[in-house]
Amino acid sequence: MGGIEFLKGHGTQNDFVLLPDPDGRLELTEARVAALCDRQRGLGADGVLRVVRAGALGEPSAGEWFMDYRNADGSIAEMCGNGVRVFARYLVDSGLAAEGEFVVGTRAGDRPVVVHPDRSVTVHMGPATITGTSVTVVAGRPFSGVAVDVGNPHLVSLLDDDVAGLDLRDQPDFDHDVFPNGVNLEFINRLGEGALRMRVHERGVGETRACGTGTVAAVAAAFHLAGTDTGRSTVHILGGRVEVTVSRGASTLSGPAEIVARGELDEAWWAAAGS
Ligand SMILES: N[C@@H](CCC[C@H](N)C(=O)O)C(=O)O
Repeated sequence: MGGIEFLKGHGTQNDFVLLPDPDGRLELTEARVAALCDRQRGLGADGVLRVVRAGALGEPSAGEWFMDYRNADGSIAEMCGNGVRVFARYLVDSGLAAEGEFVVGTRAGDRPVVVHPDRSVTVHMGPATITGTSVTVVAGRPFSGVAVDVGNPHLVSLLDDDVAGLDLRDQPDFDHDVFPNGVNLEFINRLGEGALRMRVHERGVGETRACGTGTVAAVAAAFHLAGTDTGRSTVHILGGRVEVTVSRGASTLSGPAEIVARGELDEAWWAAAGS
């Protein structure tokens, strides 16, 4: 019997295991996702992207394909901006979609994507909605932030001192009444006109080298703090840089997306990982 097909890909070093599963037959438990993403006993990744036909998991979409996204700890999240780019890259590379524009279904709703000839991908990310303010505490130090909904929850803190100095190894604290389902935490510096530097601690993962929804939230928050709601910005993250636009009711994310490997999971490993 053959093993279970997987691919490995990344978008600005936010890395994913892709599981092509058109009919949604795989039993993708929390334990299996966590084992796959484990960098010692599994393949290692920030998350899993299961590639299923729209409707196979009962999720509505006008597109042909649905991204079933899971965080490294096995939890389900509504949306992953870097994941959608890598997902789209896979569909095109595998001949399941044509280069150009098509729609990917996600739990946050349909996301139109454009796969460009230079291999970069633009995602129409929908609205980035400012929902209030809150506080996060990193290593005993409180930071006030702007809460932003990009389909998933974010809290963005603008710092005067360099974000490079933050120690994000431990889970920062946050207000669980404001974010009962957890939150992604972004820390940003302004780098002059039209550019930000960002570090991120992702819900269900820990610090990652990039977070697409986080960069959109960061740009929306930075513009909000500057008294506007429209503009474009380059966001520098540990894994590279992306381009973001925000306007009232809409946003886009553009950046690279790569598939780096294809292989088969061992059936016995998969069976053991489920228990
Ligand atoms: N890395 C992602 C976001 C993944 C989901 C997030 N950890 C959450 O739980 O909301 C991105 O590129 O947007």
